[in-house]
Amino acid sequence: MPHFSYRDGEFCAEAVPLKDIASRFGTPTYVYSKQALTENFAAYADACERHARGADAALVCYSVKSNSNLAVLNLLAGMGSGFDIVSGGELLRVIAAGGDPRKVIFSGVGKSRDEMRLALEHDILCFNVESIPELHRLNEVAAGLGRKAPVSLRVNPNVDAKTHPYISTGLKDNKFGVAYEDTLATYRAAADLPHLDVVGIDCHIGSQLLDDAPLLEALDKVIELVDQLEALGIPLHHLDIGGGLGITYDKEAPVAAGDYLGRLFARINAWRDEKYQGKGIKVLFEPGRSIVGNAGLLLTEVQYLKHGATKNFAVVDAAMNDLMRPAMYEAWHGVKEVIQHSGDAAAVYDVVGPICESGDWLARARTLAIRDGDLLAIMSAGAYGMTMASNYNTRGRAAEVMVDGAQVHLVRQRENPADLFVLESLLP
Ligand SMILES: Cc1ncc(COP(=O)(O)O)c(C=O)c1O
Ligand SMILES: N[C@@H](CCCC[NH3+])C(=O)O
Repeated sequence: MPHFSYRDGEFCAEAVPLKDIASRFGTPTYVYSKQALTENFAAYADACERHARGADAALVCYSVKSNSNLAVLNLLAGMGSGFDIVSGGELLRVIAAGGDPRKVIFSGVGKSRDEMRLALEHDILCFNVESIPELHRLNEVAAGLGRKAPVSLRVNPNVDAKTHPYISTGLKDNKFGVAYEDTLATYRAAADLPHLDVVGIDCHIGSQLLDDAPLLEALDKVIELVDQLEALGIPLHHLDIGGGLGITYDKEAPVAAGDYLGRLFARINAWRDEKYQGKGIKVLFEPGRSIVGNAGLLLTEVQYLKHGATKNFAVVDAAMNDLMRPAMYEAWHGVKEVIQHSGDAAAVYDVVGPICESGDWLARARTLAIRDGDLLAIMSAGAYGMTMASNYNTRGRAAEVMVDGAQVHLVRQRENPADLFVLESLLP
């Protein structure tokens, strides 16, 4: 059964008509499919089980930033997922959702001392360190706690991910990671620090990759470094290849997770056979979008139709504060009519929100047969949708629901505008 599909002219999430969700929970509302999430995670987990050597030889660390709702995290934790976090706040979410901190890896260029302390106290799996000053800070914080911090260096393999420049992270000019040519010296510096335990190597070259060739090229470069480090007496226990697999927003045909992992493990296993007498290395993944992106949509109601001389606008109640991607990256999201009115004349619309910015649009030039008050589904909004939402224009953030077969669960209440200024105060 497709996760989102028309049944008798009504667009549904699993077995639930979206119009029922709108009347029960209002709009705008993010709607997630439990089945889609489960299947997308299983594609990674099953491929790891098929190809990785040994029970502990692979770990999928879901990238929390892509969708951090507690119900999503809890579902994935229940399937054995680890987590890739980029803040102390994300660690607290993982713990609140029942995730295991010992399966958490901490990425990001700007970890604060407090965040490092929190993560050390929870005994996380590894810090993905991105610079020499960060190594020194982590060593100092770990010393203060009388512990050793497990460390990977995020290397920048200088591989072109061939994706949108704002979401490409593996090129020399990006702020991320340690430059490839500085890697060995940085590992030596790490190995000399008494409160660090060098355990792995990490890279992440970008997001929404359709082809796995750049990922496999990055893997080859990482493998070379692992060999050089071994020769220097710095053996590594794990290799983290990051996230990045893309999804279909429009007509893109991304490589399937199972196929990519098959090719990746084939290379890793051949390399370990040739150079290490078959001794394995643990492999970590940090997927986000490919697990949640197409497991969610944003449900919105048409407020007004404005027909103009050159353009028509469908003004809806969702806006750029709910879904930033179009404004930020000119990203394309599909738009579906929730009820199909057969026989109505269609027109071409820009779908826009109520925010006072010309950049506040969700879709452009879409042919839709709609009336005031109709519902629209903005597709592929499960990843980097709610997590990037803001309160601009003092708009409360959307509700979130998770559909499971014929059941709908509210997994985040709609924000009440009065809650948005509760932390503020007047001058005395
Ligand atoms: C370090 C890191 N890991 C994992 C991810 C998740 O990427 P994606 O959603 O493309 O799988 C990101 C975001 O691009 C990231 O910055
Ligand atoms: N927020 C981006 C992805 C950024 C990935 C973070 N490293 C998007 O919506 O496509």
